[in-house]
Amino acid sequence: MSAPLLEGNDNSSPHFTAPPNYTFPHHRLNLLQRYPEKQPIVLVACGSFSPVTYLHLRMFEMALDYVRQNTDFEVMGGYTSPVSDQYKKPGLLSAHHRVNMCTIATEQTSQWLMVDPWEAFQSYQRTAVVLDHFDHEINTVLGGAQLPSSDERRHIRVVLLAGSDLISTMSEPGVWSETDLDHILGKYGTLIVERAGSDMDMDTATEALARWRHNIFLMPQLIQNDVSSTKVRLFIRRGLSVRYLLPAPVIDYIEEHSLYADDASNYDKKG
Ligand SMILES: Nc1ncnc2c1ncn2[C@@H]1O[C@H](COP(=O)(O)OP(=O)(O)OP(=O)(O)O)[C@@H](O)[C@H]1O
Ligand SMILES: NC(=O)c1ccc[n+]([C@@H]2O[C@H](COP(=O)(O)O)[C@@H](O)[C@H]2O)c1
Repeated sequence: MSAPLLEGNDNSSPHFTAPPNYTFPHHRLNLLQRYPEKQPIVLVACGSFSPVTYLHLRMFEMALDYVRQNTDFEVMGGYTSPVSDQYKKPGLLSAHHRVNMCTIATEQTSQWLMVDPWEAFQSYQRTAVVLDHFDHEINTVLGGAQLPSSDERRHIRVVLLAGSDLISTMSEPGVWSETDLDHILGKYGTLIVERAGSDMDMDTATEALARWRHNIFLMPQLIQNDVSSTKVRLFIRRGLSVRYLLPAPVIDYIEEHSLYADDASNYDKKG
């Protein structure tokens, strides 16, 4: 589906709003570089995560492999950043549940992924602002990466991790401002996972964004997976099993809170 039209293109503000009692999660962020000859990066996936699926988690593992084999980057950490409730996309469950599900998924199935609730628990924040927030927390507040056997600190580049459907929306008029695109693709860059069944092939999608080509990294899916949150929600509503499409503890959470099951009195409790 097309992303809702959004307004605003002022990404120059150094001031960030924050939810009450917010602290930036960094318990799994590696600030010590292993390969000083490489550029340290942090992967940030923005999206609804309603609910988070194995594909969302796989995107990070695909990115790790791609980065190791094809780039001079070193991945220092990875974050999901669930969008605010104000995004008002169909099927968007409350931020509280989406953040909880992402937290369960990352804490229980991964050693390195984290969830940043910053954008979820406040007014809608454009992706350019979200990436600025990460850049601020990681480089200004935490001081960036440290080189081995040295006090020297180095800037960690924030990189947007996304599916090819998201990059397709970047060439749709009115969805992203030119200023934001220049900020996201010019300053940060993006790793794009091919999305099975996506309307546009990746070459076409990136043609319109050619001036930032050097900062757009296309990753083919070597094992095709087209699980989507929409399909998971549909299955739950129809009382079909979603087991093995998303982590079991997330399914348990969905069942416990009767999520997505508004018209599914026949929802199979075993999943
Ligand atoms: N099957 C998939 N292949 C590649 N990328 C995906 C896939 N599913 C989700 N993504 C990517 O994951 C990120 C988070 O997406 P989001 O949570 O909005 O997921 P979604 O599954 O597309 O949601 P929905 O089905 O509710 O539209 C986006 O960058 C999206 O492109
Ligand atoms: N202008 C923007 O910053 C802009 C536009 C469209 C989508 N997005 C982001 O992309 C992510 C995924 O959106 P969709 O689920 O609508 O594809 C969300 O985090 C959303 O905030 C940002």
